[in-house]
Amino acid sequence: MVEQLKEWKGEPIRVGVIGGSGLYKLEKIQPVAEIDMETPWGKPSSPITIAKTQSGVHVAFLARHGRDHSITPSSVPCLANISALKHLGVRAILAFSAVGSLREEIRPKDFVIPNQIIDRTKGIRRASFFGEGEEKGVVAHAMFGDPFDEVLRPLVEKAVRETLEKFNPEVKVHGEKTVVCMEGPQFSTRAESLMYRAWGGDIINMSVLPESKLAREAEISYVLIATATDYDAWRPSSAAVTVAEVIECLKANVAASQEVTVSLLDLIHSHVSNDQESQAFKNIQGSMKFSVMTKSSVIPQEVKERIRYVHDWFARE
Ligand SMILES: CSC[C@H]1O[C@H](OP(=O)(O)O)[C@H](O)[C@@H]1O
Ligand SMILES: Nc1ncnc2[nH]cnc12
Repeated sequence: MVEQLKEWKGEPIRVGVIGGSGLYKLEKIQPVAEIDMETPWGKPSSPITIAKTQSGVHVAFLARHGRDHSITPSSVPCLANISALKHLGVRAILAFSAVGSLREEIRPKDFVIPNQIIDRTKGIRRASFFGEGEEKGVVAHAMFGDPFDEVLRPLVEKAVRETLEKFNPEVKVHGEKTVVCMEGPQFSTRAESLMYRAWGGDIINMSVLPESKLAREAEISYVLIATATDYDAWRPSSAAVTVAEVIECLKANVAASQEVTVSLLDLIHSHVSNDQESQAFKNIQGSMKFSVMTKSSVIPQEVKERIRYVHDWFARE
């Protein structure tokens, strides 16, 4: 029986999963509740499903584009998504994404765990909990040199590789790659696709930003699990990517992603749930305190309250 809730009153949830194109629910993990959350930045993309792994660990899942895929990459409510997960207690996000490949050796159906991002979004997506909207006038500069969690990323790569070796040995796993994030919704021109290759891009999507920036601001470890669906538009003698091609590949990728999720959830939970032993948690926790430039005394009370939905320590001194 899946309970319908407005808020979660159980133990804090430490691991969150964001499903991308094709991954609209976790098929292999038992759902126990569905939460219709409301944050200071509106409702998340979908109700948040709380599911229980076989060893009894609760995890949170949301569908980035909504369960019926009705939200464009440019209008994903990332502030609501990330703040809702943080409010539940989430310390690590595993974010799935369908990506185009910019390299011959990254074949459709392969998995990629990137370590860098090139930003090609167009400034139309709000990318910070600070400095915009109601939070105008609060200035913060988060570190983002290593956009993915450097403790969890290699662990995820290893676990994904081990799982896929058993599930489908033809699927290769590539680590330490660069993802280009473009605005969309149209795919790239051939000239752009070639330019991204020249810049050092290995894969391309429309979703890793501002999601990963907001996770960093929320002090949540974030790792992207990318699944290749196509060769974008750079191959001279191949047709440029189409949605039909992406969808054809998604089915296999989603089945593999469901397997990967099962094997990752307990592992990542064990790495972030212990305050003293979790290196990932120790590295990121408290990092935003040093990023805020604005004097607490000039920040209006209602703005402090909104930001405290994400950081309960905010501007208390
Ligand atoms: C369906 S092709 C373009 C679309 O697919 C990816 O979505 P997601 O990252 O949520 O899997 C890409 O980023 C685009 O949003
Ligand atoms: N070629 C591509 N460009 C951008 N996002 C994508 N998602 C899947 N394939 C893509």
